[in-house]
Formats: sequence, C-alpha cells, structure tokens
Amino acid sequence: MTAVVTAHGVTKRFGDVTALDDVSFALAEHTIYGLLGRNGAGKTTLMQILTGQAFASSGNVSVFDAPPVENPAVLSKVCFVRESQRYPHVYTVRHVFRTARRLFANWDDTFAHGLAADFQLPAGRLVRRLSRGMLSALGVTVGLAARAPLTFFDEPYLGLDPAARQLFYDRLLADYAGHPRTVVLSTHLIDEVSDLVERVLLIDRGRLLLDEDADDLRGRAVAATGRAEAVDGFAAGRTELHRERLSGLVRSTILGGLGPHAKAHAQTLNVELEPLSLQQLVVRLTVPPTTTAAAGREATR
Ligand SMILES: Nc1ncnc2c1ncn2[C@@H]1O[C@H](COP(=O)(O)OP(=O)(O)OP(=O)(O)O)[C@@H](O)[C@H]1O
Repeated sequence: MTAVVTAHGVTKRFGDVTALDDVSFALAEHTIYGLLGRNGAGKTTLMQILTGQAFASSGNVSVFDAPPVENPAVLSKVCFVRESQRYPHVYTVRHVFRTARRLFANWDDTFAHGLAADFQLPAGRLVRRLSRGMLSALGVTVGLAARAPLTFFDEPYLGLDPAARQLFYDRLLADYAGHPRTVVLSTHLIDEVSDLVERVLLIDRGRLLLDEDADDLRGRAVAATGRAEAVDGFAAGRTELHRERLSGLVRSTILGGLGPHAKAHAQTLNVELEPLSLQQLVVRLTVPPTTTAAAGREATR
C-alpha cells in the first residue's frame, strides 16, 4: 500500500480533555475512508491535525511524507471541507471558485460549474446570502472540483436534503472512478455512505476502535432473534454487544460472522440470524456496555 498519511501515537489534549489518545494508522492512496464515531469522539480534531490546522500534543503525523503544519507543498495537495467554513463578506459563489482555482492544482472549473448547476447554486449570489443547504452544496462542490489528492469532508453535507446528498454521493463516485484520490468522509449518516466507503476508521472517545475494510465489517456481527433460552444458548461463549426484548422474543447483537457453524447452531435452536448493517455495528460498538448487553440481559430475565 502506498500511504499518503501516517499517524503514530497521536495524542491531543485540551486541558484535561484528551480528544485523541495514542492514535496510529495509515491512509492509502486512492481509497475512500469513512471516519466514524459519536459526537465528541475526536474526528474533527484528527482532521485538523492531518490538515496542519492543529498540533498533536504528542506523536507524529506525516502527510505526503512530510509534516503538514505550515507546509505549502503538502497543503496544496490537501482539501478540507467543513460546515463552519468562513468566506470573506463580499464573496459570491463565483469568487469562491476563482480562489479555489488558485489554491488547487487539479481544480476543474467546468466540473465546478456543472456541480453548481446540479445543486442549483446561483454563481452570482453572495455566499452570506446562501441558505444552509446551499452553503453545504458550495462546500461539497469545492471539495469535489478541487480533486485534491487528499480530501477531507467533515460532515459538510448535513445541510443537504436527501436528494442533494444522493447527488453528492453519485458525483463523488463517478468522479473518483476517473480521478482516484484519497477521500475521508466524516459522517453520522453511516447507512447512506456504507456502500461508498472502502475502509472504516472508527474513533471512540479519542481511541481508534476499528481500522478495517468496510466489506469485512459488514459481516462482523449478527442479530440473533428467538426465545430467551434459545438466544441464551446461542450467545453462550460468544461476545454479546446488546440485547433487547421484542414482543415476547429476545434480539441479541453478537460479534462474529455468519459462518456455517453459527448458522447450523442457530437453526437447531430456532434462532433467526441477520447480518448487522455498518451503522448498527457502529452504534453497538460505541454505546457503553452498561446500557446494552448487561442491562438487556437483566431486562429479558
Ligand atoms: N479547542 C478545544 N478546546 C477544548 N476542547 C476541545 C476543543 N476542540 C475539541 N475539544 C474537545 O475534544 C473532543 C473531541 O472533539 P471533536 O470536535 O474532535 O469531536 P468530533 O468527533 O468531531 O465530534 P462531532 O461528531 O460532534 O462533530 C470533545 O470532547 C471536544 O469538546
């Protein structure tokens, strides 16, 4: 794998808050990543460090083989799109595109204007007069048309309606096919991006919980539904993440694949198995156990 980013033991403290705790990973070229985690997990902090906007308290970060902070050669290859992006007071959409053209070597003006038309973004309108959704559309348009070798999207599509988000996902995939690059999508809309992302980084309370191929994660856990004793029998010796009661039945979330042995075991016990979606898996892995399996087991006794 050719790494465009490497992070070793990255820790970031804000006073007594540890936003990132000894995080190590690499980002490969030509890959779309999902950067996932609950509110306050440390995703934005990580992206700020990788884009040279903040220093790590300890550890090392290398982006295109160099430290990113105040490094124009590195930063010219990086685009960071975030919802809180500020623009000069007098800027119109067209001004933003002109500035982006100077900043990004691979900027494609025709693509940018095509996206603006798709998103119904008026090129002559002042940015400060755009609606929230239009501002999001402007962010993703810049992020796509910049074609930066390393592009971070920090939930800039939150203001977009579902149709516009789908347009963003479609345009991203189509453009990525012709112009591969490394894309990091930070999002809470996991089901929406689960077919888009190739690899998942999951951060939980500052620690890197998962760094895995999305395909491997899709079969990582199952929901087992049946009578309480049958589910108990199936769950015995397996790692249970969550349990809930469903109209007389019990549904348990269990780590482990849907291998032939598990399927046969479930069938004998009359327990129904379904694979967990990426979003369900992330929720189950990042909700504290006291509120999931243990409490669920108590509740179903
Ligand atoms: N400048 C700062 N000063 C103090 N604490 C901060 C600062 N920036 C971030 N934090 C804290 O660091 C932690 C991680 O925040 P961060 O914004 O990285 O989370 P996030 O995963 O992006 O969350 P969200 O999904 O809600 O956007 C939080 O506890 C946050 O309050």
